[in-house]
Amino acid sequence: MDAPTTTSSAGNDGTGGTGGSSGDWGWFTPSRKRDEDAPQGPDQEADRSAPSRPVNPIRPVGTGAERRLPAPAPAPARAGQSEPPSPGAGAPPAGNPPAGNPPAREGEEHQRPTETPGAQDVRPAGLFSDGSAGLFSDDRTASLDAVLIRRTMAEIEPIADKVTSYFYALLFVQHPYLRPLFPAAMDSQRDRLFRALLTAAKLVDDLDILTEYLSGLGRGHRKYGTRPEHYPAVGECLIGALTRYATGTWSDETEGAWVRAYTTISQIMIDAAAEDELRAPAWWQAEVVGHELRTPDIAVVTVRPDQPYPFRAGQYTSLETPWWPRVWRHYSFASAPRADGLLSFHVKAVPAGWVSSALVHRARPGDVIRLGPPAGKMTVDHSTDNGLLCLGGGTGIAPIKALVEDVAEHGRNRPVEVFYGARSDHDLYDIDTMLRLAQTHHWLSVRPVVSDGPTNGLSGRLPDAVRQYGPWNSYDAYLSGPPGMIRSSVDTLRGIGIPSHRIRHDAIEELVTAGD
Ligand SMILES: NC(=O)C1=CN([C@@H]2O[C@H](COP(=O)(O)OP(=O)(O)OC[C@H]3O[C@@H](n4cnc5c(N)ncnc54)[C@H](O)[C@@H]3O)[C@@H](O)[C@H]2O)C=CC1
Repeated sequence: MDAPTTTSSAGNDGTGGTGGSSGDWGWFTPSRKRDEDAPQGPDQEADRSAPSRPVNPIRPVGTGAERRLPAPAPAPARAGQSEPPSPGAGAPPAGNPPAGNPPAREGEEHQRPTETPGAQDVRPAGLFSDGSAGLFSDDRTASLDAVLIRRTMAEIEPIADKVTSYFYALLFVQHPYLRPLFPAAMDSQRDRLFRALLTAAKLVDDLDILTEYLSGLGRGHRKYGTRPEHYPAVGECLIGALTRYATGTWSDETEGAWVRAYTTISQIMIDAAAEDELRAPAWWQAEVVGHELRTPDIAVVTVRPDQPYPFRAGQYTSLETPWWPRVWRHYSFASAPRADGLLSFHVKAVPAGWVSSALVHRARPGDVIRLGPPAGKMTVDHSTDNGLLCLGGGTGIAPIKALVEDVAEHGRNRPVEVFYGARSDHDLYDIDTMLRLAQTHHWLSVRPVVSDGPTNGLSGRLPDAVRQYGPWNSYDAYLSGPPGMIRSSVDTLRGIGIPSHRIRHDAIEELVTAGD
């Protein structure tokens, strides 16, 4: 089992930390060498030309207070000039650990949105729902570090696969003890790393949001057994991979920017994990107590955690089954917190989805799974009486149902309008529950919307159906479902006048954020 992280911050282990935020190049010496001392390992071609990098690790330093100073916009350093690392921002390390011995190809579970979207989608929920924050759109006002980091990202984006493969080759050759923390099949892990980099690159100048994002990431990493001393190794290899592949934009200045960024990132994650350790377990064990097959591919799975599991309706968690150790997937809670402490999830088995298939076709009462911490911000704002316009597509109805229960428990009569979309009537696996809720609560209406077949409900796609009703200007919108549905719904809702800050949904990209 993964061990919890220690509470100590890196940098105080006597191996070069300066004890302050200034740091110095003594523990991270830039090197211009490119092709010497290549490591041996899985990527032999890559390894032959691996850059010769000192093994001095990046050491996160400084205090939380120091890091909350505004992100620096350092004057450009001349080539070869040393520059002390200082807070900036950037790229989190890899996260998802290890599968036991999964099938050759890692399929997407699709239990949470996972398509590769535009940069605006790689975000913590709700942060950029106005869609304005294209990755490089704010370069005019960005700090120099941010500009340098984004240039690197732009350069490597088309070759992200190569860069991440190389990064992991370096990591596992130079630090083989880290290999067991990662899945046996690394396909989706590579994507995760790059998505995390993109996210951090975009957030470089927004320290508050970056801190929130990375804190979640740090807390989520506890369940993997990530420890403070692992971060420098990851940072070294990340810089090594960038050095090799971002040749068009790489310079001492760029390297300085990345070192500062990574130093900040790792420290935020380490601190968040340490704080979290004081109040929550790294993971929960939960026994399956209910397993109801609603369609041949969709199951409602109910579990009993081994200790209290605090969360809010609308949030999600990461989940690991005993059949694929260290392969974690996200699922939303399908109910608001219950008095009996039970949690339920709606799981659709997707092709090549190891976890989803195991949960649907294999899990039975008595099986024990693991849960990570709750995450996500698609929660009800109880400080307003605005109505809730809820769009749930497919198993995306799960958190919508939780939101409805949450409103019911708060006892305030707010209108809640649910549009429940599916491909066919048959796929509306939870319609009975939703209609029962609507019968119980006069403030709730539920409309089934079927896109691909005959129906007694509404026909067409969810956003089009919503457009036929309204007006929605006094409503807050909550969206949950496949990525395409979220994107087109956001467009539609903005088009009909719901301001971006009142449209909530989970990150379209699976958030490495949540620690996965
Ligand atoms: N299980 C869970 O806890 C949660 C799952 N999700 C996500 O919900 C999705 C559910 O997948 P399925 O049940 O297979 O849904 P699906 O693919 O059958 O689609 C559900 C609905 O979304 C509509 N839709 C799909 N693409 C659309 C587009 N581009 N524009 C407009 N409408 C579109 C469909 O017409 C249908 O009404 C997955 O992506 C999953 O990641 C999201 C939140 C929670």
